[in-house]
Amino acid sequence: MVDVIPTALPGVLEIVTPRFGDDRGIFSETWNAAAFAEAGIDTAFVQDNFSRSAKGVLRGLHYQVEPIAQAKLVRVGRGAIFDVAVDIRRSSPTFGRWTGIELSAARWNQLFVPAGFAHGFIAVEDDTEVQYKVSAPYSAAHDRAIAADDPAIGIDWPLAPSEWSRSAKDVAAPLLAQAEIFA
Ligand SMILES: Cc1cn([C@H]2C[C@H](O)[C@@H](COP(=O)(O)OP(=O)(O)O[C@H]3O[C@@H](C)C(=O)[C@@H](O)[C@H]3O)O2)c(=O)[nH]c1=O
Repeated sequence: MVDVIPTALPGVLEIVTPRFGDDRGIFSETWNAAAFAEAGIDTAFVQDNFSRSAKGVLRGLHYQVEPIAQAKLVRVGRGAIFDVAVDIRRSSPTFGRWTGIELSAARWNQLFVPAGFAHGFIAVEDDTEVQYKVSAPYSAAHDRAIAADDPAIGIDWPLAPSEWSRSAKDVAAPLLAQAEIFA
């Protein structure tokens, strides 16, 4: 059975799927539509993404605006990340709040990030491989970023900014207060 662990933000869920080990290695259903629906994640995913990052690479905070907003289901196949979701729905009681957990191959956990949240992660090991499903296709025209170091959000990243490596787009990202977000 899929194990669902609530986080500090309602709607953002940590998931652990059963893992079967034998003398060959391990097996696990990392996504099963019926089992996840039973666990409360009734999302139609349309695209699978993969990224590899060196330690200190910080990607985010990212989201797509309506009508192509994305829910995401994030897991790590190798290495480890600190994975973060920020509620960017203005009318939400948890607007502007963040939650973060370590996702790793060793822990075998995943993070479900609903639409309406910005998402980002930092790799805390070299050669970290992240795989994630998204519920709407990529659209460069709807893709947005918010500064990972916005003091109004105050994310407690596990590595210091001097150790971060970010894309030019992420370094130039606006603060939450200036960003185009969700109602
Ligand atoms: C996200 C994405 C990027 N691309 C292209 C655009 C660009 O040339 C190249 C790298 O894109 P980015 O710099 O946006 O990649 P990256 O910084 O890894 O972006 C990702 O960050 C994490 C935190 C998320 O939550 C994802 O949704 C996504 O925004 O890949 C696609 O073709 N499809 C996609 O779905």
